[in-house]
Formats: sequence, C-alpha cells, structure tokens
Amino acid sequence: MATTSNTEQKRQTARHTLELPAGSPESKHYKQKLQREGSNHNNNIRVTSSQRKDNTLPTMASSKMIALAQKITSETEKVETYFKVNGLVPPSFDADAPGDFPIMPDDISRSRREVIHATQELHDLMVGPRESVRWMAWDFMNTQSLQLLNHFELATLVPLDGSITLSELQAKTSLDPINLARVLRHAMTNHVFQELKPGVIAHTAASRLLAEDQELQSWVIFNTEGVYPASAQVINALKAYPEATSLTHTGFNFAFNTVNLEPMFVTIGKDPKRAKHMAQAMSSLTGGEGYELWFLSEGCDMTDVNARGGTMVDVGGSHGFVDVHLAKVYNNIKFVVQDLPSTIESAPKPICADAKISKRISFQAHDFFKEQPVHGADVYFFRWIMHNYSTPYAVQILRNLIPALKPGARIIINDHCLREPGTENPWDERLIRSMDLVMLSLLNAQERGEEDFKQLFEMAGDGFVFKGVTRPKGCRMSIIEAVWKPDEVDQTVATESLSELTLT
Ligand SMILES: C[S@@+](CC[C@H](N)C(=O)[O-])C[C@H]1O[C@@H](n2cnc3c(N)ncnc32)[C@H](O)[C@@H]1O
Repeated sequence: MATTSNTEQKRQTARHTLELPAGSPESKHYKQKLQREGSNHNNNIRVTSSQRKDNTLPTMASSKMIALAQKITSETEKVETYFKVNGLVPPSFDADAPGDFPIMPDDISRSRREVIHATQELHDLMVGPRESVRWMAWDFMNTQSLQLLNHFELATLVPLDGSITLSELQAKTSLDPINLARVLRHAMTNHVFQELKPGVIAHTAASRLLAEDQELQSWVIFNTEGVYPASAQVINALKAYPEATSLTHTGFNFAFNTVNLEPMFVTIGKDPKRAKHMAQAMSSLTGGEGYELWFLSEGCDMTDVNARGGTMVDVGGSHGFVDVHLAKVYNNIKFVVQDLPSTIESAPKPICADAKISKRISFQAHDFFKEQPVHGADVYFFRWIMHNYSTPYAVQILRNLIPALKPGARIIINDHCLREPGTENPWDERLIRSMDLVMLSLLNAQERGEEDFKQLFEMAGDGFVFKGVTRPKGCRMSIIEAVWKPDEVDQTVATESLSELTLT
C-alpha cells in the first residue's frame, strides 16, 4: 500500500509541476500537447525542484544521457582504431560485411560491450518509460517477420550478388505480393534485407547469413516455429497447472496439442526433420559468442582422464560436436555420445573427416530417464541438459547414474549458472534470463544458481560430493562439478532416502 500511495504522490507532484490553462477540461491532454509542441508553448511548462533529485539545475556533467553519449564516443573510437590499425573490415550492414566480430584483445572486447550497453541504455532513456512499454509489447513482431521470411526461404531466393525486383521474387514464392512485401519491409527495419530503390531488394549482411548458414537457419526455425508458439501458450499452461514442473503441462504442450501426452523432446524426436533442426540449432548456439567450445576445454581440465586413456560419456550429447572438439584437444580420451534414437540416427557419418578423431567417438541410443548403461566411465558429462528439467526430473537423471558410477567418477554439468540479479553485464543478463523463460515455455524447466546445483546433487544421493562452479572469463556458461565418493557415506541410508520423488 505504501508503494501505491508513494506512486500516487509522485503522480500528483508531477501533475502540479505544470501551469495548465485555468479551468481546462482536458488538462492532461493539453499538457501532453504542450510537451509535444515544444518551445513556443514551453513557457507554460515549469520544471519544479520536486522533479529533480538534488534540487540543483541539471548540468552537462551530471546528465546521465551526456555521460552515456560520451562513453559511447570514447569506447567506439577505441574499437574503430583497433579495426583501422589491424586493417580489418569495419562492421557494416553491407551484404559482404563479415558476419561476426573478430576475436579481439580483452580491452577492445570490453569497449565493444560498453558501447552495446550504453547505446541500449541511452536508447531506452530517450524512448521513455511509457513508449518503451508500449512497443515492448510488440517485440514478438520481430520474431514473426523472421519466422515468415525464413520459412518461405526468402533469403535463398534473393541473389547473393546484385538484386531482384519484388515481382521477380514473388514469382518464386507462394506468398502473395502484399504479404511478401510486408514481411520483407518489416525485416528491413532490423537490417535484414535492404530495398535499394522502390521494389528492388538486395541482401544485407544479416540476410546473406540466413541464405548461407544452415545452422543459423535451423536456429531460427527451432525458435520461431517451436519456442515462439510455445511461449504464447505459457499463460494457459500456468493457469491450468500453476505448479509448473511437469514435462507435459508446458506452453509447448499447449501449442502442439500434447498436454498429458508426451514431453517436447519426444515430439521432436519422432520427426527426423525437427530433430535435425534442433541438433543444428544447438550447434549454432555453441558457435555463438560466449558459448564457444574452447571455453569448455580451457575451463575444464581432463588431463588426468587423457593420461589414463579414460572414457567420457556425453549424456544427451546430440550429434557429438562437443566430443569432436574435446577429442581434438585430448588425444587419448574415448567418447560415448548418448541421445534419443532419432537424434543418434541423424548424426553425420562419419562424425569427423579425421579418422583419428572419429574412431574415438561412438554413438549410443539411450534414454537418460533409464539406468546408465556405460559402467565405470571417468566422466559423465551433461551440457545443456539439467536446465531442461525441473528439479524432480533433474534429480532423477543424476540418480540414474548411480549404478554405473565408479569411485572418483566426475559428473560435469555445463550450463548457465545464475548470478545475483544485476551482477551480470546487461547483455549476458538479458540472454540468460531469456533462456530461463525459454526453458519455462518448452519444459517447465529453469536455469539455476550455484546453491540450486548443490542441492540437486544433495537430493540425488549422498555419494555425490559437490566440488563447485567455475566460469571461464568471457563465457556465459559455467562448469559445475561433483565427484562420486560412495565410501564417504552409508549407502543403505542414502538409497533409502531416494524414494520420495515423483515425476508427473
Ligand atoms: C538442449 S539439447 C543439448 C545437446 C548437447 N548436449 C549440446 O550441448 O548441444 C538436449 C539434448 O537432450 C536430448 N534428450 C532429450 N531427452 C532425452 C532423453 N530422455 N534421453 C537422452 N537424450 C535426451 C535431446 O535429443 C537433445 O539432443
């Protein structure tokens, strides 16, 4: 209540800062009109000290906006200089511009991030709270135009060199002229395609990537045709099943008519095309900034496993691209990639052109909700798995390892690990929090913090000894590790306490 009355008080104060025409029946609208019309009428608008925090006149130096603008200039200059000094092609929207930023020294990467954060903040300040909220509610239209242009493969229909008229393009698609033009022109507001002159379409750097990068296309398909409809149904899922833990009561289930029938992975697994898109989407994400696999190999030392020619089981390992990477780093480790049958079947064969690598990687269909069939491995690895499950399921996945574990076996989880709100840099915070909502939409699942992971292992069984969390610098993901030490606990007691979980 106190908050409401404070808000009301502030609103009142704001209202009293305007000298409105006496007796005006439309004072609010008049006030807005005055604000829109600017200087001629501004004599009527008086900013009182109650609108200023510190009762002083605003100065250039104290203005948040100026400070942001100055930061943008100075940090952009550092990035620009780096590009010039190193003879690099500067960022642009041109079709032949590089699709990614180069790998840059830490200080220049930091400058780039500062510019990204400061421009976003300045943009939001300039747009203002009411307009921001108003148009935030339309953010999904970006998803829609991306969905449609990708689904109708418009990027591959526009020539990579040169241009095409709208009518020529229309002859190549099933879209009618109005819909074709409106989808393209919306996408252009995001620098996807450009209109060189009225009715003449050409690529930008972003649309060219959509034509050339198959994994990026799969990422767009998986998200715009899977996550997007699922997220629109979360409201219905939460109204019907507020506890939000079941794998068959999710937004995805509501969107694809599988409520109480099957989890998302089963639906996708039944359809080889969808399974392939999902695997490629995961691979695309893994190539994205802050998710690159070198962070994993640098942050997670497996020298000991390599020295004894040990085995790593990649549980839910998709097409095994993590294992290909690790097999290049460690020349002696053997890898078993486990996943659902359809994912295993759609994996490239051979998994790598280099026979020395591919011969150390084997594939096995395995459902991680059943007992682990590979006994005595050195490492059981879960990348992007635990965040797919609410606690009862995640605990069950860990418990299913127990019969296979040898003393000293390492259980390594590679996932986001949430930090205290507001302590991430803003770009990472936005992405990680968005991933958390994606997990809710698809699987009633969640991202977790360190304490949550610790508790998962504690609930899974007393033999799991939590080792902690490490996060390589510059990486969005963390490495969460436990070791199996059954000799340190009474297994009878530990196993007895395992029967309390129910999976719905
Ligand atoms: C989010 S993807 C992560 C893939 C891979 N670990 C990576 O890092 O990209 C989740 C994977 O779990 C697999 N999966 C889902 N349910 C499974 C189950 N019950 N048993 C085994 N794998 C499963 C999916 O097919 C998918 O490949």
